[in-house]
Amino acid sequence: MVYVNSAAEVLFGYSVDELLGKETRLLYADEGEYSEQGRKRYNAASKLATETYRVAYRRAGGERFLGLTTAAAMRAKTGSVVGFTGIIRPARSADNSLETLQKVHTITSDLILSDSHKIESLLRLGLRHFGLEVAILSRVVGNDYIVEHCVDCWNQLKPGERFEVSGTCCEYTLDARQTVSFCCVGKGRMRRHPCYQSMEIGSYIGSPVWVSGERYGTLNFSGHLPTEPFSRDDVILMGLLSDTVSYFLYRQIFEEEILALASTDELTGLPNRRATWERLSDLMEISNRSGFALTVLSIDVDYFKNINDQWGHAVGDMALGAFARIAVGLGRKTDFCGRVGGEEFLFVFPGATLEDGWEFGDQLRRELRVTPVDPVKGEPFTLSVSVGIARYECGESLESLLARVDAALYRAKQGGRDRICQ
Ligand SMILES: Nc1nc2c(ncn2[C@@H]2O[C@H](COP(=O)(O)OP(=O)(O)OP(=O)(O)O)[C@@H](O)[C@H]2O)c(=O)[nH]1
Repeated sequence: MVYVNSAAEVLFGYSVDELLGKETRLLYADEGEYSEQGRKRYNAASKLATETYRVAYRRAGGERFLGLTTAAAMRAKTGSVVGFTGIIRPARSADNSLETLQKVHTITSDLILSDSHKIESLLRLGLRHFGLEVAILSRVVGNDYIVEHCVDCWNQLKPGERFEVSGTCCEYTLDARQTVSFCCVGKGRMRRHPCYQSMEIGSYIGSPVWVSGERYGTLNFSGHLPTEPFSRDDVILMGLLSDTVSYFLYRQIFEEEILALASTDELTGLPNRRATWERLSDLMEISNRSGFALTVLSIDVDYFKNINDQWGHAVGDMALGAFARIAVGLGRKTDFCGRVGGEEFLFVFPGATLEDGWEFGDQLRRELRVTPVDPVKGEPFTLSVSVGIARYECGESLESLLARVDAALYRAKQGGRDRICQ
């Protein structure tokens, strides 16, 4: 280095005298990057020197920071390269914000990425933009701070981890109800705050995340070391990132609710016919691959029309709800039951043989006999069921399995009801 200005002293933390006469290697965060830049740009043969590019530099104290460098070759009158000039700015400058903004647009308008991947990409983008080390989308419930998404340069944080929110920068952000930033926590008003003293956070920028008008958590970026001051652009960008993430969270929650509604039977809370068949198809595929047994029971409440006729539709509904609770209560966690018709249910038993299914059917019939439904205005009555049972045969289609189990149910009905047939 043959010339440096006073701004370089501020940016790198060296005095002019400490820099003059030294190799620029001193300024780079990574030795490899120094060699690479020398090979690519800083040699007489390179045409790349006159360009703006980003690279990680290191200050006298050891902190890394991203610099936006605009370089040019200096030539003698003869045209030969005699040196290079480089103007280095902290990377978070106005043109950098514009570049980040364009990337936000690219991510949000991607038609293939899932919302969850978009959130992850926004976290990575923010991390790069702010030049920090850890990006977190947190959910805050009471005093619990739950890491939902994170990108951690040090690989120490994982989604699902929990902390107490009190004493964190995020608590501060939530209380402020707006974007807050600390570029040098140890020197500012935050130096006595526990997030500096116990978590050793040196720089931080974060915003509260609101979903459907309710506080959800925070989106935040932090690092152990101090950083350049955050600009107005940074604060605006931070707000934009948290609003964008809020929107994806809202969409995710909304879609999950719609999906749950579309696949659940309202009366019993069980999966409806479509969801039941989908789940059964998935299990059939797994059974094809792994060879585990799969037994299916088609269960139909007997003379259900009489219940409606005698007690009214509301009591009929109550009886269906009671049946669902009893049946689900008897099954294992891995079994599942769906309502596939008015008073028709399909039970699926992964890993169960025909005998296991038969045993379950008997147990269910016994349980129904001793668990009366109370119509409130009248004598309690009990339910009986007819059951068709079939074991899935490897490679069989869904239609064929359903036809076999329905035929078995038909035989049970024809045989006088309140029985199991296969
Ligand atoms: N309360 C109530 N009734 C329903 C619902 N869905 C279907 N049903 C009634 O269930 C009855 C079924 O009657 P059927 O198909 O004749 O069968 P069943 O009376 O049970 O006779 P078997 O099945 O032959 O033993 C009909 O009266 C339907 O109106 C429902 O969600 N709630």
